[in-house]
Amino acid sequence: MADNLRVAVIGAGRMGADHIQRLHSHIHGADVAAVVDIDLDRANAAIADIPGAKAFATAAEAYESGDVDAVLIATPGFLHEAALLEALERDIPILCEKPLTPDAASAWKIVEAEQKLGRKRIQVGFMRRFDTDYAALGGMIRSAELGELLMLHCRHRNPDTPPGFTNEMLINDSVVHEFDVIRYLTGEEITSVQVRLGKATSKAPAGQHDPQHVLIETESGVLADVEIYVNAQFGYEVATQAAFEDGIVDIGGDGGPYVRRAGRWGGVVTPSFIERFGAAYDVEVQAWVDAALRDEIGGPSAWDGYATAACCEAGVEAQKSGEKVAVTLNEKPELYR
Ligand SMILES: NC(=O)c1ccc[n+]([C@@H]2O[C@H](COP(=O)([O-])OP(=O)(O)OC[C@H]3O[C@@H](n4cnc5c(N)ncnc54)[C@H](O)[C@@H]3O)[C@@H](O)[C@H]2O)c1
Ligand SMILES: O[C@H]1[C@H](O)[C@@H](O)[C@H](O)[C@@H](O)[C@H]1O
Repeated sequence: MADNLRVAVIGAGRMGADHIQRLHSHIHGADVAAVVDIDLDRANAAIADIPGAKAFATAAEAYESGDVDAVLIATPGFLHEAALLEALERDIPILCEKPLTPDAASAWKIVEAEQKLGRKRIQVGFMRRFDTDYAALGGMIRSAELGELLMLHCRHRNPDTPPGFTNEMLINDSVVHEFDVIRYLTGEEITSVQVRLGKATSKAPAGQHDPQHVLIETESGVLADVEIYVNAQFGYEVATQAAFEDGIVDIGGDGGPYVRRAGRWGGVVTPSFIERFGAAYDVEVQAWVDAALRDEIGGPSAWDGYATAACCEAGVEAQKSGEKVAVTLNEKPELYR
């Protein structure tokens, strides 16, 4: 391996392009060696200011160039399974954007393929684990300084959705973050998911019922409710209120200056995930690079990807049935304990 990790980024869309710039400009110990996109013009545009990087239309061509030590997968979720299996065959470090895959069966195939290698190669892009607000809340839960955590009230609001964003994706592309972060904060698995469809906005594209109310239960009975509202127009908001025995904690308020002036007050509304989680993505990718140089992973594993995919599958079933759906997991393999 070269001194720096030579990374291939697959998918140069919204998230991929952001990660390419991050790896090029902010991350130590890694270089963008290759960008892969079926839209070759987009791949070429993404490497325009990165000397030495090459553009390819397929991952196989990038791997065959011999210049790739690790891969960051940023194609849409339904394409992750094939890209992950191809990368696992090469036995290289992988940072896979969330979701690992959209459903439990395909996610379990990935867990099985990784187990055959006998070591963890996949880190899943659940960047909220690297966000300072979530880290602070996690610390308060673990220290029990406010007593036991009882409930979480989560708001997940996007201004709008990209073309092709389906009704199922409200669960398996968006609420997948809450599934992960609730497991992370509580240290427990999720046992059931229920989805209520109420009054819908007229601003949602055809086929999407937006917003939705998701009710989640964990092993010890912590209840979490999620408002997923992906065509909220005003901006981007990911916030949580936690109810403890001895106090209430809010995280995720908009950042930026809060100004009182000329008899008015106000602040800045975060326009998208890029601004809200920019610092978390930096820490996430740096943790991945540092760990990959030691042949390890530095964040959520394929097991976390599988467990959340099982929640997503239950959630999509609950969207359709209106019933409370139990989440069942296979036994956790030794590799992830
Ligand atoms: N962690 C986060 O906050 C966050 C934010 C946005 C997106 N994401 C995730 O990032 C991933 C990408 O999302 P996006 O919004 O950037 O999507 P996007 O549609 O903007 O970009 C996807 C790119 O993949 C390319 N592509 C499609 N098929 C391909 C193939 N077979 N081989 C190579 N390239 C191919 C497309 O041409 C496009 O450039 C998804 O998994 C999404 O859930 C995560
Ligand atoms: O892919 C994006 C991304 O994961 C964002 O963090 C989330 O807020 C959006 O809902 C989702 O569509």
